[in-house]
Amino acid sequence: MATTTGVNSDLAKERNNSTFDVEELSNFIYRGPEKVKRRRYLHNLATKDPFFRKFKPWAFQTREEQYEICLQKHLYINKKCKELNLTEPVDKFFYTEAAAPHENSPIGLHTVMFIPTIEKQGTEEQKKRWLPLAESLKMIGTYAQTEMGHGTFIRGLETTATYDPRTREFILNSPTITSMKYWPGNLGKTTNHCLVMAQLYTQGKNCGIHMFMVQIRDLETHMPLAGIEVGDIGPKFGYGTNDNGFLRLSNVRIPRENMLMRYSKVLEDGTYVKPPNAKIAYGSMVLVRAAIVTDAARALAQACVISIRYSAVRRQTEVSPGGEEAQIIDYQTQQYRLFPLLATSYAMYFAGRFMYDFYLKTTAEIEGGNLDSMPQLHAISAGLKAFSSWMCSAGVETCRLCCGGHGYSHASGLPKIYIDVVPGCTYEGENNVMMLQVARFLMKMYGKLQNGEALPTFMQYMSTDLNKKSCMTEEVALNCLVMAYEHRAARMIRDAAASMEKLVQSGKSPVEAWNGSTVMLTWAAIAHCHAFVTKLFVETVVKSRMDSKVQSALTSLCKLYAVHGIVENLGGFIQDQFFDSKQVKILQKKLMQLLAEIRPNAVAFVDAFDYPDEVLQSCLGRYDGQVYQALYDYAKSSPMNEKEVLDSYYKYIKPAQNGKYQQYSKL
Ligand SMILES: CCCCCCCC/C=C\CCCCCCCCCCC/C=C/C(=O)SCCNC(=O)CCNC(=O)[C@H](O)C(C)(C)COP(=O)(O)OP(=O)(O)OC[C@H]1O[C@@H](n2cnc3c(N)ncnc32)[C@H](O)[C@@H]1OP(=O)(O)O
Ligand SMILES: Cc1cc2nc3c(=O)[nH]c(=O)nc-3n(C[C@H](O)[C@H](O)[C@H](O)COP(=O)(O)OP(=O)(O)OC[C@H]3O[C@@H](n4cnc5c(N)ncnc54)[C@H](O)[C@@H]3O)c2cc1C
Repeated sequence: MATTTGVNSDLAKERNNSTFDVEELSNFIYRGPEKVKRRRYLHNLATKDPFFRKFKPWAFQTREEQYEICLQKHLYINKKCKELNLTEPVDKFFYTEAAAPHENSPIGLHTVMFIPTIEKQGTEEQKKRWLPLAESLKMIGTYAQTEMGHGTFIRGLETTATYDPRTREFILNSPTITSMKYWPGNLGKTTNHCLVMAQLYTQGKNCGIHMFMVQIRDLETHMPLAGIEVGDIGPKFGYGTNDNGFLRLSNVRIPRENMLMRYSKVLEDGTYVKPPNAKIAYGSMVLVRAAIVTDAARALAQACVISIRYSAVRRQTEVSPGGEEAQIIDYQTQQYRLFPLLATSYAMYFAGRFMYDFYLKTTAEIEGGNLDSMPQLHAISAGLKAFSSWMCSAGVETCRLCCGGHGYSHASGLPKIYIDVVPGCTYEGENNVMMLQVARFLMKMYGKLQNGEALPTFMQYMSTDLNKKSCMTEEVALNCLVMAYEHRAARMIRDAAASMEKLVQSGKSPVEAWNGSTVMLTWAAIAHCHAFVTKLFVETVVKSRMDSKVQSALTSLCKLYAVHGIVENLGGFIQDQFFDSKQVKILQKKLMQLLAEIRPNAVAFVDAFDYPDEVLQSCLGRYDGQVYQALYDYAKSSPMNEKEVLDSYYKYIKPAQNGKYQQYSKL
């Protein structure tokens, strides 16, 4: 029976029954007790600061209020980060996630893309000129690449930057309606500068797309400058806090020095100097793709915290007539929907940790002049970005559904998480398009394999003998699970390559063969990412040092991740009889066993993510489990309840009850 004060008794019982120490697992997730302490310190700074608590809740704000309140919060965050000397990205990330949870910043693009692009693509002189202004917010900028007509195919962008050697200026133009910049975050009303991606023309030649710094608003009045038409694109599915914008450029002249020239250059006379690799200009997208993996993992982790705590508190339906109603977490169907997502949130966290480290290592190499790992970085970041945002967005929605009716209310906190995470499937490269980039890399690797060339370590599984059958026994060993994923990916890569080959042999051009095989190529890319994430999870639990009870519990969760992925995608695993029917039965049985094994630790697993209530902002996911009182308080706080009788009653309902409808004819 739930009490109305203190911790809900069901939740308290769950915590008593877990087999491991939650603190030990938090230490493992966040890489040590010192880091956990630091994260808590940063969360506390934000959650205990009265500044962030003075605003009405996000769900009760109008669009304009969402923008204005979020802007105030992020400007304050910016000021606090400086005062507190928070310079590390991880520190800023933790402070911000607690200060404005899932509220997309009106100066976010400035921080996440504008400044990093200057840092990575600007010359020393440009960095000296712009970075201090950007740091002090005198310049507020965004990354303006996407146009109304083109987002994916960036070589098809229509904005032009034509070099005029007489004045040593570039002239920027949006020649058509489809060439107008459309979607860039913070562009509509906040920014006074943009990094504009445009087709460079010099000496009568098109040299492809390049980045240009363009001032769009007056620094004193904030009015748009001559030749600039700019504004907000209007309400969206979410992102109400963000003024995604449109921009039209008409004969806007900027000095030659405003082209980002660290790698490509236009000399004074108009001579074009090529970069060492044309794709180096895509570096800012790679950075954000890498960051999205952790961002998506965090969204799913928080959704699991909410949904699993609520499932432990919520009781529904007497199991035997007249008996006690069961905790909904005890229904096997609820476990089947939630526990694999819990496992996925851990898998994605570890993938995010890997991605961040790999990004830092590889970009350091690139900046040192060694570009060898660029294709790998592109393939891994594109693949993990797409895989994580797909899995986590779908997972958040399932968590919401698992909360029944209350999941549909903003009181659950789940809709806010969902609308914040789901655009990650689209921005920074639409996910299907990103998977096709991965497939392109896989086909290259397959070609190397055919030619007997060496493969990078993470691709060596492709040389597996595809006639081999699974080693799976009743024990369901982790290595057999990894082997299954790698086998499936290797076969799908081979099948996609064979499909293209067959089309070429039938007389199709390579491009036609590619287009005729994109579904199979996408299957192969997804299977590759699934294998990559599974292997990473397995290696993390097997090779890392951690408390033995935590390791045992985490091993079950990891196994669940792998077994569930096989059972849910069975067709791909049995197509070539890799598993026989006996092994399939073993896996199905193991899946049910794992659900039961994880059940006593489910709450402990989500507690270990260590998200304070102020971050979750959920009546259902509260640490104390007092969900019903919280729902009641939430309902009472709705602005709709400020008056007992609304004006609309007198204006519309009362007259209608009296058969009077004249007010409508006035319209
Ligand atoms: C517990 C740990 C805590 C850690 C904390 C970490 C700290 C994190 C810090 C901050 C966290 C904040 C979280 C933020 C997350 C939310 C942010 C929200 C902001 C979102 C804002 C959104 C912005 C945007 O959307 S910007 C616009 C993005 N647009 C795109 O992505 C366009 C997609 N299209 C493309 O990329 C390209 O057009 C293409 C790749 C599809 C095709 O390009 P194209 O030039 O046409 O290519 P093609 O000629 O066909 O050639 C293909 C060859 O090029 C190679 N290639 C392509 N791209 C790259 C690349 N980037 N690098 C290297 N190589 C590349 C490709 O492999 C082909 O090579 P090949 O050899 O020819 O095969
Ligand atoms: C919330 C949000 C914030 C954004 N912020 C920014 C920003 O700050 N700066 C910026 O420049 N942009 C931004 N964008 C734009 C974003 O990067 C693009 O929307 C994205 O890259 C997808 O491009 P698109 O809209 O042209 O989609 P499209 O390419 O038109 O996609 C439509 C469909 O066509 C398919 N498709 C397209 N090309 C191919 C292909 N080659 N093969 C197979 N299928 C294909 C896609 O899979 C998709 O299903 C933002 C978008 C959103 C939603």
